[in-house]
Amino acid sequence: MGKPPNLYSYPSVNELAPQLRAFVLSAQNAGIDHHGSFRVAVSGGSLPKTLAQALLAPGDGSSADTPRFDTWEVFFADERAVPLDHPDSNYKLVQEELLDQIPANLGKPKVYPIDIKYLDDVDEMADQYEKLLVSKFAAKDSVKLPIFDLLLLGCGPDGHTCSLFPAHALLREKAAWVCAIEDSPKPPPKRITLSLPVVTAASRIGFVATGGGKKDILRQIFDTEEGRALPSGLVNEGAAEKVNWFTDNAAVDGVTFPRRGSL
Ligand SMILES: O=C(O)[C@H](O)[C@@H](O)[C@H](O)[C@H](O)COP(=O)(O)O
Repeated sequence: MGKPPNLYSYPSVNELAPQLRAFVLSAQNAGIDHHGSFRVAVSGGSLPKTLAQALLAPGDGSSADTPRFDTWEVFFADERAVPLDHPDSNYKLVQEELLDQIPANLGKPKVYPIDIKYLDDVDEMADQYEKLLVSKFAAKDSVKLPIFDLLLLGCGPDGHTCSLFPAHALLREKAAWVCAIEDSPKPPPKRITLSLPVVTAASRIGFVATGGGKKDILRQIFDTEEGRALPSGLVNEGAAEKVNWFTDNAAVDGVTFPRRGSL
């Protein structure tokens, strides 16, 4: 492993949000400079709300601090196999929390939800989402893995991230970019998820984990060997200093891994 991941912590989400904004916008600006767009994949859970708080706040007016949503290509790091207007849909959550709230002058992102034609065949749904990534990132035979400019992830109380769950066979997937899961321990059971190699290949990864409910799992992930083998720990291991954890103090209470207060 290269340098360790970065663990940032702030007194509360209100102090975390501007730092998350700076991190996301620096990834956005790097993507635009590099290939003219910003390719980002997001998870569900509590993340979209914190992201909206970060991005929809008024900035300092500089070009570096301005979301350019017209350049955004939004993918899903994981998604549940449900209709797009279903209460369990990550698309619906991201749409309602963030995308619908974007003022018109900041531009409109391109959004890539799952194809609901395949709700009854989650393997096919994963294959189709992989084909979509192939069409957007380059032919699979010309690149080994798609390289997202940024992945924005959450971490569950068992250490899962995306829909990669502890000790699940999907953690060993090496070839697929997108995998189906039919036995997710967190409901609903049928989902698709980016594979671990795609996650760790991203240019940058941001985890957002807040609240006292995360402190036990963060202590495990950062301070113990067993925790390093959990899915979120494997992302830390595989992507090292590309990984940035945005936490509040309650979530890292008792964690001894060195924390930082600013980017
Ligand atoms: O679809 C999902 O279930 C999510 O993508 C999942 O991976 C989530 O990010 C974590 O469970 C953390 O969720 P919280 O932030 O709500 O704890």
